[in-house]
Amino acid sequence: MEMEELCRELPKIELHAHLNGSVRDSTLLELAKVLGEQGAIDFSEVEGLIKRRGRSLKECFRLFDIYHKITTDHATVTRITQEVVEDFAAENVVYLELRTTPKQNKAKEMTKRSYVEAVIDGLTAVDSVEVAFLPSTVNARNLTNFLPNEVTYNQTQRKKIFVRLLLSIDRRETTAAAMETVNLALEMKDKGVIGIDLSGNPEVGEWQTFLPALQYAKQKGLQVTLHCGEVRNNREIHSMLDFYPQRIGHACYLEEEHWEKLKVSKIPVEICLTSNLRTERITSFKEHHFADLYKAKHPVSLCTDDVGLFSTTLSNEYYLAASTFEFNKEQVYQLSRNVIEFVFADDEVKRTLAEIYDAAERRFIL
Ligand SMILES: CNc1ncnc2c1ncn2[C@@H]1O[C@H](COP(=O)(O)O)[C@@H](O)[C@H]1O
Ligand SMILES: [Zn+2]
Repeated sequence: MEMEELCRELPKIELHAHLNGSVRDSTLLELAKVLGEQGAIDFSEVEGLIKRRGRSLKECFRLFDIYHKITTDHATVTRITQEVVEDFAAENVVYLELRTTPKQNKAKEMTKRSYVEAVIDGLTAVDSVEVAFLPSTVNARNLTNFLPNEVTYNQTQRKKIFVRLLLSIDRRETTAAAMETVNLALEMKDKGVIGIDLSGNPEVGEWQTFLPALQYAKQKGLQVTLHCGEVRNNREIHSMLDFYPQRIGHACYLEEEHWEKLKVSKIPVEICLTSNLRTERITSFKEHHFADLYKAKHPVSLCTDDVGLFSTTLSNEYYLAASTFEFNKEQVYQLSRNVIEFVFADDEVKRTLAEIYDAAERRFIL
């Protein structure tokens, strides 16, 4: 079987996907058209921006502001969540941690809580696949749904996917707003929310602003992942590593002493190859720091970041790694399987994921 096809068949775990960055272009254009007709936005301008290939870091954040105008009402949030989960499941993602920034919008009578509820409604609305998003302690039935003989990549059976939510703090937010998001995550722990992410334009905001909320999250048992080193920022990167989050994303601009600290810490790194290339964090896949971390056996997971914004898929990210670094199918399988260890869900879920990989093993290991 060709590597590209294998990467699609491979059971995969996605740990770093932003909801609004993962919306289908077709959905964005459809929604934008309606808003254009209502005179709320200039459709042709938005269409041009969505279709343009340019995705520098600055352009990404300009686009996100536009995306948010298009997607932020309850029904749309529910719709995009449903579609995003269906798209990941369709390419054999068996476990998805989906992150999103709870947003308040008075004009839409939206609170951070009602925003997250709309996301959860989207998980419930999925019908092309079975979705398990509640913790094992809340819904033991989840587990019987995932018997290994019913593995997801078998095309003849209904696909299944575990989903967990991370609530993102945007770097534009205040300490109080960040705290509100953490409190919301705590209140919604039984509904599939499992942790906190710090993201947003890395040129904006100060690490110290978010630290109290992140420390509180950690104390209260939420899992924390940070966008770390997406731009050069020596002090912030040191402080983030000292905070000792459960995972970090990107790690593009680490310097020698950061790498040493990271490798000793064994903090897993969410690697976003296409995102880093398109936002001009790297100039080629070959020179990506993934290569060094992989060689050092540091825990890494391939992720998409924003499948919509960057026109990629998780299967494509595995294929890119395999073709750039000349992995054989066993190495690709192991790369994907190793991610089980650092998913944020409980051990029951990890055990089930291991069974799913066991059942797929013979297709990848001779
Ligand atoms: C490209 N690299 C990136 N770096 C930092 N933050 C990013 C990002 N890509 C996405 N986001 C964060 O995710 C939000 C969109 O999804 P949600 O509205 O939360 O669902 C963006 O506004 C930004 O805060
Ligand atoms: Zn990200």
